[in-house]
Amino acid sequence: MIESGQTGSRHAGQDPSLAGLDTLDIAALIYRIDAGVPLLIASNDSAMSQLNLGKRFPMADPWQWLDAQLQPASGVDHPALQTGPAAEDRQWRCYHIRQHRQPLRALQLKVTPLDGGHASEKRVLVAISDITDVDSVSTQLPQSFSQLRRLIGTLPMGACIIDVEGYLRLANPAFCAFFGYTESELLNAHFRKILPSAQYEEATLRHQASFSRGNAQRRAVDVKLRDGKLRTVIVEDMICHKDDGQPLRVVFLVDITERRNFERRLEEKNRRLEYLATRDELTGLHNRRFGLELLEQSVERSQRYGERVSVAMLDIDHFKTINDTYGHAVGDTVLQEFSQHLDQALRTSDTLIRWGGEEFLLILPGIDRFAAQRTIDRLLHALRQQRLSTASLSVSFSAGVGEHRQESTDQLLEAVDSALYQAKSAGRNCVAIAPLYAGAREDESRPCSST
Ligand SMILES: Nc1nc2c(ncn2[C@@H]2O[C@H](COP(=O)(O)OP(=O)(O)OP(=O)(O)O)[C@@H](O)[C@H]2O)c(=O)[nH]1
Repeated sequence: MIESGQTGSRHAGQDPSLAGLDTLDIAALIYRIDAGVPLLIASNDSAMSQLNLGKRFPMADPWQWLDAQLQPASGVDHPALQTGPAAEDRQWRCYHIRQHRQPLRALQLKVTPLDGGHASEKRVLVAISDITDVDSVSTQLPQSFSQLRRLIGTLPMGACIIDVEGYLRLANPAFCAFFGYTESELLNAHFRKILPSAQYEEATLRHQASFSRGNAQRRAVDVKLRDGKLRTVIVEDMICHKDDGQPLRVVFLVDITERRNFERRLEEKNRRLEYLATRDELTGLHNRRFGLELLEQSVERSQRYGERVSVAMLDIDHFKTINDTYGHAVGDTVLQEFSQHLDQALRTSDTLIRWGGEEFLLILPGIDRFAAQRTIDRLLHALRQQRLSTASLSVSFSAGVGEHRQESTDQLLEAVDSALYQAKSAGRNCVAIAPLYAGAREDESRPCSST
């Protein structure tokens, strides 16, 4: 099937999503979707050698895509655009490519959206399985049934023949070896023998439909080996006729389990990377890196639309004593429960960010610094009613709050930090307001409000 080129290197931006695909012999491409137009931005070695790709990315496809029925698949029908939340959008699909001076090739594709990129930059990974061999076998099957039996017997890929009632009338050596049965154990057995029970009904309906439809069908199916293990195969089937006119179904299999598992791991890894890129692992709140982006967006909105935005830095009081007295694990639980209580008490438009250690940044859009101070006082008061962790601890925090005017985020954070320092110096368990950036009259720093 797929011929791998030289392995090891990756191309075009060294995209980590391609790592490992060469060793699994999976050809893969990455497209970036720019305003609905797919642009090829990376490829692994296998895809480069199979598809005769140059090394200059980004590039438009140097070939023509055709769908399973050999109709042009360009524009909105381009395979890289066929992604969606529905399960069938993540299935392997059949396409063909026409390349300059090359024979038509049949490919099985699976398109997986890649997360973690910039929001405006949608990227998809297209895993490719070359099924030209299967295609050429199934389209050039001999007319005579005895010739067909002989041909199937010599094929290196798993193949079998099933009658209308669903009984196996032939299983070639590759098919028997794959499922772990001897030929005699499979001959005259019903095809249910090689399926997990959950698939019986659907497989029976498909089996019946394949005789009435008569066209070749290709899809990914879970099958069950003799030892009970499940594998995923791509099934291609077609109807032929015995010399007496009796219809039979010829089925070819390609095992894609490793590829599918790899893709699942890749999807999981992408989800995890996306989570880690924006979230703090301990508390589940937004992390500092992402929080800074959110702060910059809020500040930008405030500048552009004149929206008020207040910002507060909260720091748990005497947290070191909690760690020292009850241990780090209790300290961690306090941080988690503290985050939950505060997050639940805030409006959905407010954002709580774990800034680091026992420090939290709070973005409060739409309110001035005095309203922000009242909000934080309310949080402090509510927190006092809580007992945190198994040690049933009462915890307070100090906070510095500021309101954005024309200053940069760094200047705003600096001002809020100084106010926090002031609140700590004033005895903790209180909120101090930072002076406004540009000299308004109310600029004076206010004394600490205490709950
Ligand atoms: N358990 C736990 N402790 C942490 C974590 N991150 C930071 N810390 C601890 O938080 C403590 C912060 O101590 P300090 O900066 O002295 O502050 P504090 O004891 O709260 O004193 P004040 O802020 O002045 O009230 C240090 O002991 C850190 O080790 C964490 O993720 N988990």
